[in-house]
Amino acid sequence: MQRIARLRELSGAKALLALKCFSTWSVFPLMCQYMDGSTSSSLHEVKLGFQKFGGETHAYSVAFAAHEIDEVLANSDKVIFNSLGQLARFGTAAHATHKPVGLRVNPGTSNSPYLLADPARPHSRLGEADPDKIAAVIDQLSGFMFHNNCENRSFESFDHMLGQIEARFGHLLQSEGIAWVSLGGGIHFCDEGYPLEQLAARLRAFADQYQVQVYLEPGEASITNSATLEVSVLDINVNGKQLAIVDSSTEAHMLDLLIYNLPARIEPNTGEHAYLVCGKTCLAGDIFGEFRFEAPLQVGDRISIQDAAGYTMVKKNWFNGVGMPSIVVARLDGTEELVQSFGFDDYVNSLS
Ligand SMILES: Cc1ncc(COP(=O)(O)O)c(C=O)c1O
Ligand SMILES: NCCCNCC[C@H](N)C(=O)O
Repeated sequence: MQRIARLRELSGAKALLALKCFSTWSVFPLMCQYMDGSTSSSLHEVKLGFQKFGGETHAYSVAFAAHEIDEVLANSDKVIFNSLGQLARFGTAAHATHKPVGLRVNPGTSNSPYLLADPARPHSRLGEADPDKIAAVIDQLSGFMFHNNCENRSFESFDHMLGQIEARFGHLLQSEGIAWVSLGGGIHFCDEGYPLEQLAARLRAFADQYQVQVYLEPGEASITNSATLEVSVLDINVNGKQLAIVDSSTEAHMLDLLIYNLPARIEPNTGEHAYLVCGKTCLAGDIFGEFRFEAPLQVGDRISIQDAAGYTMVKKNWFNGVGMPSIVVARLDGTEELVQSFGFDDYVNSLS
């Protein structure tokens, strides 16, 4: 949070929490002291941001539905449409409510190491790519959103891609009616060693050159290493390797591990005793990863899985009916506060 506040101070950019990454609203009262507001991906997210985070609320969706657009506009300060079709359908309503209207632009370049999360993938549906088509409607717009960074730890890569955006769309950014530009999320400026000052200078120079307010939409960068998934060992077995079954699941509680074929992170991951730490669902591949421990694991042992805030609670599900982890906030004064727990009724009510 302090790094985000510093980036805002140095660059003049505004930082909006990307709710798609993290929506655990019980900690929003802390986060909103360091950020300017939130950005969303749906009617539910925009209402959550408007009601629980406050500040400036941006509404974006790949596609709004006619029955929701009025409520979206009532719960947002800016609305960003994903396509010219959506702009044509709902732009008038937005103007009628005096909401600044933006358009997502697909710059056709991304650093994403995952095709699955690459907004510039072939045949991408994410944003408009043709500068001439955008120019034809620019009088309806006051801003743009470009999201093409994904886990980008390289300032040079960000700088290069921003240069590509300027080369292809700079003439549109200089249009008189364009007052703001969001550069999306995926910039990992909170990682140790990231040249925050260089990023800030680049953002400020961009804002000055085009006379626009710059926005960033940090998801991961807002919550990196800020949460753990606390699990307990239920059973120990062996099948060529030591197996530790825990009271959780990758598919239900850390889905991105399966989606992106990544291991969890357990520290210090040292010692002579190696185990596959496995989930308790029927999915054969429900495995957090292989880790080393200083002592043999026992039933009842507690294991902390690191960096568990991003794209976890927002993606959690009741697969196999596995008990849902409670949400506990470790307050800055050292106390731990149980803010939410889930039981059978939540499971049953999620199904019909
Ligand atoms: C439009 C937009 N903004 C922000 C984000 C947040 O990205 P990250 O969590 O990588 O910072 C995403 C992620 O998909 C996004 O699609
Ligand atoms: N560790 C893999 C996570 C990839 N995150 C992609 C986030 C992006 N904002 C998206 O949702 O596509």
